[in-house]
Amino acid sequence: MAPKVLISDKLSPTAVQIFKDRGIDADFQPDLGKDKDKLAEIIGNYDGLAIRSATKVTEKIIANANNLKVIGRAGIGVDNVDVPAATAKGIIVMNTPFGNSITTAEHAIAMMFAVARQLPEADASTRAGKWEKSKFVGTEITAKTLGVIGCGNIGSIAAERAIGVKMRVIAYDPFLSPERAMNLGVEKVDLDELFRRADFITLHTPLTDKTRNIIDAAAIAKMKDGVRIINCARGGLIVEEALAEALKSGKVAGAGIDVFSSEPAKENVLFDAPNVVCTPHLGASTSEAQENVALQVAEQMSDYLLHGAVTNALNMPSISAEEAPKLTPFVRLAELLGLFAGQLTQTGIKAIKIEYEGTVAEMNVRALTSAALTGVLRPMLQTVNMVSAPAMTRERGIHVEEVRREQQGAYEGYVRLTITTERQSRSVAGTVFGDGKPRIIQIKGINMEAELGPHMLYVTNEDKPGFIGNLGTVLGDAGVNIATFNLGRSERGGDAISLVEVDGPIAEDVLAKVLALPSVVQVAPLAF
Ligand SMILES: NC(=O)C1=CN([C@@H]2O[C@H](COP(=O)(O)OP(=O)(O)OC[C@H]3O[C@@H](n4cnc5c(N)ncnc54)[C@H](O)[C@@H]3O)[C@@H](O)[C@H]2O)C=CC1
Ligand SMILES: O=C(O)C(=O)COP(=O)(O)O
Repeated sequence: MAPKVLISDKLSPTAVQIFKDRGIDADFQPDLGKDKDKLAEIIGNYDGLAIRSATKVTEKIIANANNLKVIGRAGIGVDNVDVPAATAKGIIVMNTPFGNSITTAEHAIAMMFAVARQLPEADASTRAGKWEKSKFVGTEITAKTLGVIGCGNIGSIAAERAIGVKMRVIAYDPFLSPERAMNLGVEKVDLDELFRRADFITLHTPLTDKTRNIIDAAAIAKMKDGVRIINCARGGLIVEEALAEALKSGKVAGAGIDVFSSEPAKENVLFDAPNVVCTPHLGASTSEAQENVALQVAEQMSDYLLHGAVTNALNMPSISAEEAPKLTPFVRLAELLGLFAGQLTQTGIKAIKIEYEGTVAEMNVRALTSAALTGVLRPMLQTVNMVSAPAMTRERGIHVEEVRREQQGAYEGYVRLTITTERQSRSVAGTVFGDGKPRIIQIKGINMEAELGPHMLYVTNEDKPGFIGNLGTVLGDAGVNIATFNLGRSERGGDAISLVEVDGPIAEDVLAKVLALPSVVQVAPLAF
């Protein structure tokens, strides 16, 4: 059946067309995002949800999203999505990190000019027949200092544009490298220095616990008298009451505000403050940007729903459309190894080590590790998937180690997964042959070559004569048909392992009889 996607915000119709062209059912309900009860009611019918900022994807929505695989944000900020809840439910959250950045940076620059020359107010006054030429004396931008807080994609473009209109640009961003600052032509400073020196301040950080309220009364007190502040990032970055006070006192000479602490902002303390230019979250609203983000999000979501390719996900490693087909058998292998070890060790896991050797080490091992962890956790958590597995492993305090190595042994490439508990370590290794089928090549250091069928019986025993006959007899008497029989041992008379594929699940009493056989140490049914 074709995957179903709900578009619950005002995306360009381009998105609908792309979904249709790719064979995906697209349900375009541009105002639905505002109706959270309705959204909660119907979200269970969809595999994908495409949104902008109006749809709030809360924990409750996610709890009802039982078929949802991907949330696509046609834009950048995902603060309207409960990403941890989505991750825990195995839903990918992706955005389009560049599609609207130029447009948003242009809005910040437009705001700066609008504030510097009080354009909206001058416009209204002129239309009212007042001709207040002396009231609207502005400030020149040339040679003024612009302080950019958050110099990422949008902040950098805003900085370049500001340099283009002959401003001096200083930037505060803990993750801005000195080389990048130099290439951009901006001076990297700390936050207090930015506050002290900037004539204009423009905000371009995401809203996080660290950036929330970054402009409060104390920050404003450190600023130059007559500073002008532009916010085209997120409302929660500014304490609006503090800014309103500072505008009234004249400490802050003007502000350009596109985003508000609560949206849609039908009322706000800043609406009554002087010298404020407000826009209704228009930063990304140009036809060019909306075409870009709609096209990108629809392509990305389709690639994921149809082919498992992952681009621009915030909670999952990327898998390109090119590598997806090549990676798929190894994703399956990694998950099978995890399932194998996970079924034998359900509690007390302290550490998981995953070794990638040879050709596999060159692949996208982050994706393979996510698959392996999924397998390990699946016997305990039925709904875990590659998106949720790393977070769930971390939550359980399990240490994960990835090792990559060049080819050393006979296999061109293989994966070995080792689970360590308080009592022991257990490892299992496998590879994918030319036929694309995963094979087990080693268990607990004992070589063997086995395919994994849906039902397997795993037996460890001391290597003594008679065991295979006894096992065959017990299974035969119980009417259990053997499909394949794989054997390995550490040395003559040492530890031995049998991995037997059977045609169906084995009853408890039969397992007990196998365990009671002479020299048998462990018996476990495995399902794949
Ligand atoms: N008004 C609108 O319509 C739009 C608003 N936005 C918002 O603009 C903001 C920036 O977007 P991008 O530039 O694409 O993001 P980005 O991720 O490229 O850049 C953000 C920058 O902020 C920096 N940063 C993070 N924590 C910081 C901190 N504590 N102090 C200083 N810097 C910090 C990061 O290092 C990064 O360089 C986001 O909040 C996004 O949601 C984006 C598009 C449209
Ligand atoms: O991309 C972003 O982060 C934005 O804030 C744009 O929001 P919008 O898609 O215009 O509702």
